[in-house]
Amino acid sequence: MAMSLKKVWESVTNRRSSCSSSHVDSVITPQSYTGSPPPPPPSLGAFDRLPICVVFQIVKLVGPNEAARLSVVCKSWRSLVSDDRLWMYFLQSYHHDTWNSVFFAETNLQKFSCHIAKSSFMRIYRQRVHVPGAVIVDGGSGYYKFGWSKYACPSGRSATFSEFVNIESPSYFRFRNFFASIYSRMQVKASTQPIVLSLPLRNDDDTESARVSRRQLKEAIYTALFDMDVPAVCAVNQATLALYAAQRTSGIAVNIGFQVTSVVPILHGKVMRTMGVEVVDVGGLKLTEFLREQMQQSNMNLRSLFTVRILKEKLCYVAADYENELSKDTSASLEVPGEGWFTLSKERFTTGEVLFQPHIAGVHTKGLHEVVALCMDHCHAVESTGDDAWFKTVVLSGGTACLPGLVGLDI
Ligand SMILES: Nc1ncnc2c1ncn2[C@@H]1O[C@H](COP(=O)(O)OP(=O)(O)OP(=O)(O)O)[C@@H](O)[C@H]1O
Repeated sequence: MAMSLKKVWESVTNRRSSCSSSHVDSVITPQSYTGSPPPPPPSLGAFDRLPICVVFQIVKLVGPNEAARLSVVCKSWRSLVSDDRLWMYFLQSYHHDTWNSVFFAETNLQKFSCHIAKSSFMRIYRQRVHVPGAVIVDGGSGYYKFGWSKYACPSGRSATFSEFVNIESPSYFRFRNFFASIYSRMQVKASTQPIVLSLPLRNDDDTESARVSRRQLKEAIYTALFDMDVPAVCAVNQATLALYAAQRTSGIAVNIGFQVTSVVPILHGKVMRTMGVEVVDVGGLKLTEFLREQMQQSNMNLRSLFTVRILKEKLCYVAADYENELSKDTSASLEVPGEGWFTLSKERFTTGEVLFQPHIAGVHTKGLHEVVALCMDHCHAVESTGDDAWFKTVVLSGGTACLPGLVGLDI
């Protein structure tokens, strides 16, 4: 530590006279920081000879471990290294990919919750180093999924969220049971783990009663979780969280859910219901049912819809050029344990095509590409920001978005 400070000291002493404040701001600033450097602390001993912005830069260079040690040197150093902007920088730079979602959770919590005193970012950093991230719960209408923020996949999934929780009339006790069962399955104490919760809300309903029930749902969740001593809670609309996960705060979130697909414009983290949220009655379930129908027509012997779902998830894809794909040999086989071998050919891509041509499965609604275009038109027409770039970001989410060929398709 002493050696690194000495080296930095030597390198900056020569340059101190040329330090302009605008230059320093651009060097010390974490991505989101636009303010001025902190006010000078009473005395830093020999370091008083350096401009405060240079000292700040040194601390940034020596890293979070050394900065934490500096905080126990004396009150002046403690005051300097406790600056939130320094720890925001460390959070963003040292835990770049893995911890981003947790960082979002903490900042949202401070906005939403009046139950918890504002934590300093130095404390948040310390907690993040010692705990294995936040618990993430996706309360899907088909299945609820749970896992850790530091892993790319959920660790488990179970029966529908709505079996536990009636979204229309949220019950405190049902929520407590729901969360208690998740914490017990994850084998952690509720009081040690922050939680990020994705809420499956109907975004297309903007009536006063819908707004009230959304608010009641959030309040019931916060009350149940804080009564369980959960240290931090962030309950976010599913569509908004999908956008955050793609490291965006504005764009169009397309969630291909279990029963429906929603196309949701979001500006600066806020769902723009007035611009028009589109919902179409095609989701993962419809694709599974359509695949079953096709297999039955081909006289394939099936015992359960679950088998069809496995075949869909393992063998199906979205064709870049549907008509052209029809002329190819696309057959492929898969063994489903306990059920035997199955071979699919054109069903492999006609199933996914239902997203774009719902009528082939008997659903009379617009295709996904048309609905996204319509949503963009609405955003363009409103022009509330004078900026028409934000809605050109389209983020796909939901299990069905994993169908090979869907991402990167030029729709
Ligand atoms: N790898 C995959 N490939 C294709 N489809 C998949 C894959 N994984 C999951 N799915 C499908 O995704 C559907 C479930 O989607 P998802 O888990 O996003 O819904 P949900 O979150 O329960 O519902 P909602 O978003 O409507 O609340 C199921 O039909 C499932 O078969």
